[in-house]
Amino acid sequence: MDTIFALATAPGRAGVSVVRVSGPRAWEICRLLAGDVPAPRRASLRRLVSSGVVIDEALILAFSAGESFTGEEVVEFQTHGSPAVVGFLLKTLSAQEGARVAEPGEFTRRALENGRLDLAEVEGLSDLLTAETEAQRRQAFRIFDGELGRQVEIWRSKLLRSAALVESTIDFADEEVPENVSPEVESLLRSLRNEFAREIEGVAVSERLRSGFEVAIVGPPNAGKSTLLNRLAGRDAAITSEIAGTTRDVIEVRMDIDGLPVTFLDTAGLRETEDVVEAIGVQRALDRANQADLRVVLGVASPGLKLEPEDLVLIPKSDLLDEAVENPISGVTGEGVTDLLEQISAVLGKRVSQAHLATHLRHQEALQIAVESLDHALDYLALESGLEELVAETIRAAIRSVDALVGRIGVEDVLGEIFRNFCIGK
Ligand SMILES: Nc1nc2c(c(=O)[nH]1)N(C=O)[C@@H](CNc1ccc(C(=O)N[C@@H](CCC(=O)O)C(=O)O)cc1)CN2
Ligand SMILES: Nc1nc2c(ncn2[C@@H]2O[C@H](COP(=O)(O)OP(=O)(O)OP(=O)(O)O)[C@@H](O)[C@H]2O)c(=O)[nH]1
Ligand SMILES: [Mg+2]
Repeated sequence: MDTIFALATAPGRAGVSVVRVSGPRAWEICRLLAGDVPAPRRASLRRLVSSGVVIDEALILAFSAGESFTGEEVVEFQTHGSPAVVGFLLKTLSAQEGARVAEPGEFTRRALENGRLDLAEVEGLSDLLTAETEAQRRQAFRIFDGELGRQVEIWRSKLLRSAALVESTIDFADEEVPENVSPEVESLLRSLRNEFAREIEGVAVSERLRSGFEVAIVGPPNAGKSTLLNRLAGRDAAITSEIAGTTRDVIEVRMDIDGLPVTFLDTAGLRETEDVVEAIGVQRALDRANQADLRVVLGVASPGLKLEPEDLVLIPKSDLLDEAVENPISGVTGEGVTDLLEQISAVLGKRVSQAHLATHLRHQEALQIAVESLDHALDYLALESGLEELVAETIRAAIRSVDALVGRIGVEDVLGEIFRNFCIGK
């Protein structure tokens, strides 16, 4: 087993940089550089020396094998955060026998392999490291904290109990069966099946929370869509002009609305047009708007637009109107903008609150297979006697799918995908 090392903090100038070393030779390497290994978990000041040259005066934090993030011997060098210091230290480390630079996510991979984290926790950690908004952080931390793993234990024991009940009748095949277990098994399986189905429904919004919600600004040409986008962004993200048909491409602006990641889409004004390029823009506008999580319509909706009940319809250029209207918006004066942000936050916030424990497409796929297995098991169960073996076997298939959520099986298939997104040093 190699000893791996990497800069754990962001590269470049910083107050302090952390270089992490993990593996069987981590303490030995610390001894060579610092003279000794400080007491575990006690930050201790040492001089790091490489062939007689002082690298830096650093704080060292040592962890013993079995009591570290990776489960291996770990040493952290907390140095002055200069590229020269870090560069010299990394060069010194690579000269050590059995040591090499860590691959992205490799510390976490070792934590997984040593049973410190389960697969869902690794996914949560990955999300936590990329979280940009508060709602993303909260969802990521729930998963990282092992919530799904704890639920899997409960599901697993209920499935095991169902399988055991069914199997208990098999041995009595030709004799008198002590009691009919079907009703209890049926109710256990049915409630689990429905619970899985609810979890599956929640995955879509969790995926959106990770990638960001799309809110499309749509309406006829000249309605003031680009002006509104610029007002929301606080900068000139899109070209505006009095000429109808100014915007052609979809322009995206990312924002944080009450902790929710939202990408606003400014789109081409919707109308019938002879202009070939503008027509392409209109088609793009319709496609993106129809796929968006929410539509903000300025003025009137056009035929190709698929409106949903929660979409917001606003009266544009409200500053030009003589009398008050409902839902006014003006990108020029800013009227209605605060209300608009509040409404978007309310609609999307409500969806986020419906998210459950399953948060990744991978979870959805595993649960979908579990649901199908349970549906089959329920079918066999309804056919009365003789199919107990089949029922038990199908329940066991469901257990395997549930186990896959936390990586008890099928880990290798998904690891590459997950760790690809990690940065070096994690
Ligand atoms: N300097 C530093 N800060 C860090 C980390 C790190 O590795 N180094 N972390 C890394 O990502 C996070 C903290 N996570 C950690 C998780 C477990 C252990 C650990 O030593 N676990 C032992 C002992 C547990 C205990 O004392 O309660 C264990 O699980 O056996 C350390 C850090 C965030 N901050
Ligand atoms: N008075 C007033 N004028 C506005 C408002 N919003 C936009 N305008 C003006 O209306 C014209 C069109 O604005 P844009 O923001 O480019 O309109 P658009 O909906 O993006 O138009 P297309 O990209 O062609 O579809 C410009 O001259 C803007 O200055 C508003 O709220 N009040
Ligand atoms: Mg425009």
